[in-house]
Amino acid sequence: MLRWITAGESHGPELIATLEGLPAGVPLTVEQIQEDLERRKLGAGRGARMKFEKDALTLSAGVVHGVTIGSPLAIRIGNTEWPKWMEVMGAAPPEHEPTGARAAKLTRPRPGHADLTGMQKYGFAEARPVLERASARETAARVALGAVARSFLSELGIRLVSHTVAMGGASVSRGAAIPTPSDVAALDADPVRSFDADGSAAMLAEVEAAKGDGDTLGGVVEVLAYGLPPGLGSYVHWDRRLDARLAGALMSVQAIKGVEVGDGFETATRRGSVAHDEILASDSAIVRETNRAGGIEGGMTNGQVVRVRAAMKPISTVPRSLRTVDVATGEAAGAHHQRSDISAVPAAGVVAEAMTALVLADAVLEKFGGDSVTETKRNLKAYLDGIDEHLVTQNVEA
Ligand SMILES: Cc1cc2nc3c(=O)[nH]c(=O)nc-3n(C[C@H](O)[C@H](O)[C@H](O)COP(=O)(O)O)c2cc1C
Ligand SMILES: C=C(O[C@@H]1CC(C(=O)O)=C[C@@H](OP(=O)(O)O)[C@H]1O)C(=O)O
Repeated sequence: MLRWITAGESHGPELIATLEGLPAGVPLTVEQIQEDLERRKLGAGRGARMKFEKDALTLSAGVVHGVTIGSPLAIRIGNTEWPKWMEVMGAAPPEHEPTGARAAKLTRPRPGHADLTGMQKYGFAEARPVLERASARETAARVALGAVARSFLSELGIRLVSHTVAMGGASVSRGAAIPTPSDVAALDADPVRSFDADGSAAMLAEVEAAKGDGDTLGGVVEVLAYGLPPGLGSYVHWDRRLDARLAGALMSVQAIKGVEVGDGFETATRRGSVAHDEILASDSAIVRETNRAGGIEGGMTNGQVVRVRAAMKPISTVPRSLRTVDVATGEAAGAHHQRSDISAVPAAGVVAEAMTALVLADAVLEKFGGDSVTETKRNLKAYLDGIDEHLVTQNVEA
């Protein structure tokens, strides 16, 4: 079983992530994690902070000579902007000359953010202590953990890729090819992390239009996982269903408001005769011609590509200020806005990929166990070798 936890405020000194339960022998370097952290900053619509803040990474426990040793992992991501925020965060040293910078109380809660209910719930008179933890800065810690999970999964031939499929009213063209993990570099080079040139241009235009209007934008991202064995997750109990676990993990990402497995909501509009993936005989193994189910049936992987989508709402810090109440006076006011992303959909894809990797790594360890990667591999092979010859399905690999 994998357990992970993150800590840290958006404008605090650092984020901390820990991961327990990973076998020994997983290759892991700072560079590997840093690469994923950089990908999370990319994409049209991101705000100014992404340009000047660096993710200062330290791998401080669980790894020796570039491989995991089976002990808990500890990852630290320093916020390089911390010196500028010490005063606002009430942590400036005594000799510090107060500047009053950005110290105004945040009493005009943003509709759509955690501000108002966070103040009610935790008993704060302003939104600062709420937004510090509600902020998606925290997703940097999740992506670092996801990089670890991805490294473990790739040792078993399981590889992931994510891309943007819609932003605002624009989306990838119908019938556009789905990317494989070998397309990651091309995706990262695209301003919206799309694989489809026409779709990408249309989505980029939506971002530019929203920016020009002082508005913000949501969208949809898709994660694909290749090379999974059949049988991860289970139908025997609600909390062991893999689709439920993936949906929960994706829904936990800030601003995600909908999750789809396979063709999801579209499947609900189809008749049964064209909604499923028929099971066909071939010379070597059982095959499928379609993957409408998104690689999961009965809460278990079925050996096809796992395909999940997450819908992100538009950023709630809208430049042209939504109506709110100044809770210091009770008067009508415009919601506070200093700076913000216009859209973070491409980044959300990288976060969704990290969450998917963590859930899949957990499901792999639940089924195959192993204190070392060698042992996990041996158990996986024995399981696959033990499947009756008439039940063997053709696994889809990247
Ligand atoms: C990568 C990423 C970046 C985000 N950037 C912003 C932002 O700049 N401004 C903002 O108001 N919300 C941003 N959000 C969304 C808020 O964090 C989120 O709406 C807020 O925490 C309230 O949670 P909820 O939308 O899930 O209800 C971002 C989300 C993600 C995943
Ligand atoms: C810092 C990150 O995202 C932040 C997420 C966020 C929010 O409200 O969620 C608000 C913005 O922060 P600020 O208000 O300081 O400009 C984003 O920049 C990040 O992704 O690393």
